[in-house]
Amino acid sequence: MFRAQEGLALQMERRLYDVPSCNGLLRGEVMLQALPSIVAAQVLNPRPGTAVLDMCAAPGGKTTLLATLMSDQGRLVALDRTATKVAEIRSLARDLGVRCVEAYQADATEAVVTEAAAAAAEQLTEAAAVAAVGDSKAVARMPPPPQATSSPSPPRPSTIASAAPLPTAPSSTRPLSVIAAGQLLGPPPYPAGTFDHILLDPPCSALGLRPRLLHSWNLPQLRAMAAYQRSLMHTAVRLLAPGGEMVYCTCTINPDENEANVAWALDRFSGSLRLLPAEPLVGLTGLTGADPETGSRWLSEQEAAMVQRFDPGQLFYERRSMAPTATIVGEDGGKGLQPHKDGQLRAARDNESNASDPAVLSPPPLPPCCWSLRAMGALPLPSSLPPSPPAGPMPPLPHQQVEGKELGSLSVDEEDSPWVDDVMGFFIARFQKVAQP
Ligand SMILES: C[S@@+](CC[C@H](N)C(=O)[O-])C[C@H]1O[C@@H](n2cnc3c(N)ncnc32)[C@H](O)[C@@H]1O
Repeated sequence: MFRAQEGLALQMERRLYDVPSCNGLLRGEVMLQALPSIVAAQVLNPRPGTAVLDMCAAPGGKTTLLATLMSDQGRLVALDRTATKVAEIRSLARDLGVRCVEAYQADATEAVVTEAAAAAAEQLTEAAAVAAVGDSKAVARMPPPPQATSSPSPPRPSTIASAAPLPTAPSSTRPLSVIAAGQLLGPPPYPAGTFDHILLDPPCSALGLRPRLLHSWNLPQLRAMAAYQRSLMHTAVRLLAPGGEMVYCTCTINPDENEANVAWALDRFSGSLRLLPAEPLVGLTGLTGADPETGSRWLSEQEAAMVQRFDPGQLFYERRSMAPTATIVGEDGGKGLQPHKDGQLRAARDNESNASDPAVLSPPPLPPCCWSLRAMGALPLPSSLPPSPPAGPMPPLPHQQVEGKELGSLSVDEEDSPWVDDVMGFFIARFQKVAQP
């Protein structure tokens, strides 16, 4: 895969799940998305009326789903460092009719007010207060505020471990923000502890996207990417309110960028950050143990059970004992359309009790491959679902040796190989910033 000159290649000829391409046909009505992306937004599940940050947001697929889950109430700041991509977020939000999104071009690693700038702002406020009561001598006694109007560059990943400790959390869990309609949070930087929910979906090596026959990255580049993600995590933790929650996700299967980074965050912010189950748990458990080369730890059994890993080589529901199904998130803030016994998706209404309907309750409705802002009526579910894969290790795939340096292809019959699935590699972890007693 990495700079390979020869090898075997697989060509996917058929998919287990065929999601039709909308090709813009229902733009503004339906948003097609890979299932793990939808799960990631549902794991964060931001409450309506809260302050939410999507740190690396373009093109805005998860941003707009988050806005839907918030019932378009509160503020959702969407940052991306590329101006053209920010325009894409705005355009998508406009098309889907969500109004709570504020999209800004910014380097998310610099999105938090630095301590020096915060101190300067505090002194200026104090000076204004004193001036207001007319004590000009007191104002004159105050030291000049430090020059810190622009945010300095963030510490490079290698220096992060020695960065200043997190601000002390208040004595009780901070109540979630209540953002008034029309109130803007404005562009960054923001004071530490501004956001109730943060999605960190950083750039990654994208080794979970397929098919990809060749990959131009090398190992040092993969390691550098993981370090870059840690610098974003560092900012995210500072911006998170005590008691607030953060979801970290990637579309790669590289443990350096996934399990190792989660372990790093738990160790680096020990006592301030804890792992929560990334529910709804749809994917596989995370990797335990340690990197055989660097020795850096991955996850304990307990931690691994709380994260979810989607792997192109395994059916995602293998370990969770769940059959795949579909739900469409609707404008009711997440209840949306749910599968019914007759194989149709129907809008779930508040006054409709599904308690007696085992098709809805068991298995619990899983996030879908597309979602809609508006109820769309009934959609057919796939007529038959693939059988559960056999337990135990994955059996060897039938293969054909490819001669010489030419990459060949091999078609895989889905009947014989039920483990071949179309789910891309993905990873999701959910953290909470601990509110200190
Ligand atoms: C994995 S993509 C995000 C996908 C997006 N969350 C979605 O679901 O549509 C990562 C994005 O991070 C942006 N990015 C990279 N470094 C950044 C930084 N320092 N600050 C803000 N955005 C950044 C990239 O431009 C890219 O659009």
